[in-house]
Amino acid sequence: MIATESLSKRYPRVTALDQLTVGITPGVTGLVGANGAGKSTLIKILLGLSPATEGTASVLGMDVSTQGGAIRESVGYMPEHDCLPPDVSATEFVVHMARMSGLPATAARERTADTLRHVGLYEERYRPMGGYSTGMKQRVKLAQALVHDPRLVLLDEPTNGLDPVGRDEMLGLIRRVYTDFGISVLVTSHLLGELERTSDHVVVIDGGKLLRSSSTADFTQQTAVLAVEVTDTEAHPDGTKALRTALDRAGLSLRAAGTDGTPAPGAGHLLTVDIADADDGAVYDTVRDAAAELGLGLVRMEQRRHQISEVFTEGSGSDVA
Ligand SMILES: Nc1ncnc2c1ncn2[C@@H]1O[C@H](COP(=O)(O)OP(=O)(O)OP(=O)(O)O)[C@@H](O)[C@H]1O
Repeated sequence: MIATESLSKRYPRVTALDQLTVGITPGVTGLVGANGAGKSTLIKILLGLSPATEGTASVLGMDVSTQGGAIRESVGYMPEHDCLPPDVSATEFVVHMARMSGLPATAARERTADTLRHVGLYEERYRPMGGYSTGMKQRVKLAQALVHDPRLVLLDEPTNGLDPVGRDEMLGLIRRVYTDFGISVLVTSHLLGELERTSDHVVVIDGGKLLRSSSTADFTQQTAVLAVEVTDTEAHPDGTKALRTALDRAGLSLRAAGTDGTPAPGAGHLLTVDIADADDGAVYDTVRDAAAELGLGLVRMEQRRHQISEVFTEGSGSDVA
């Protein structure tokens, strides 16, 4: 779908992309990186909107430096920032975008109705978009990227500004873009945990460089940790410490508090247990049994959603593709 070779983009004071070589296959691919990592820059180059300083890139077999127009005909793009005119309705806007992509008037209206239905906009689609919630605006932005039935869509931070429910809904929609329509997706986010669930493949960039590119299954396995929180009791005034000792003795691999991106408040009460390379079920059972034996209440036991920072701190870039 996409191939880049030693792709660099230098601005006078910053190198946004640095010798990036990566290949992206059909399916849903997550492009993860902290703010400023170069995600939007890469998307603009792939669309042929911004020239690379060095290196080459192709999208659907077309060269980004010479075939930008043809690429934009077969690719949908959802920009990161708010770009919707406030005084037109979603229907008017998406029909307009479909016409811009070359669809005849009737087809544009039909495809608009279908696409807006797919993203879950119903009666509201006739109202001016200025009154829409962030979630509704993101849906319209997704719809306009899909309306001309592209083979590939590039989605720049589609969950930005959404609450947890909105985020889940958007991620579900994105997944279905591929499973229902067979349209491949490249989706960016600064949250690794978010893309792990949605993507078949994850590409991580940092400072414009490729840090890692692997299938989501490999990724989750190597980064999986279980967060555990227990109560204190009279017998064990520091329940966390008691459990830590017990789990150590049971041979589980524990991480030191505070080194894993755990949010500061209450971090001292959180234990993180590595479940990589282990039978997950066995780790859950061991934690449960140890807490029960000590008579501690188990407040929380959940597989942690990973923040991008963990990939950096763990130095797991050794297997960069
Ligand atoms: N037109 C420009 N002129 C100068 N510097 C730029 C320009 N566009 C981007 N940059 C810089 O290039 C780097 C990468 O920016 P980019 O927008 O690609 O990052 P990003 O990963 O998409 O982050 P974000 O999600 O915050 O947009 C940043 O340091 C940014 O300041």
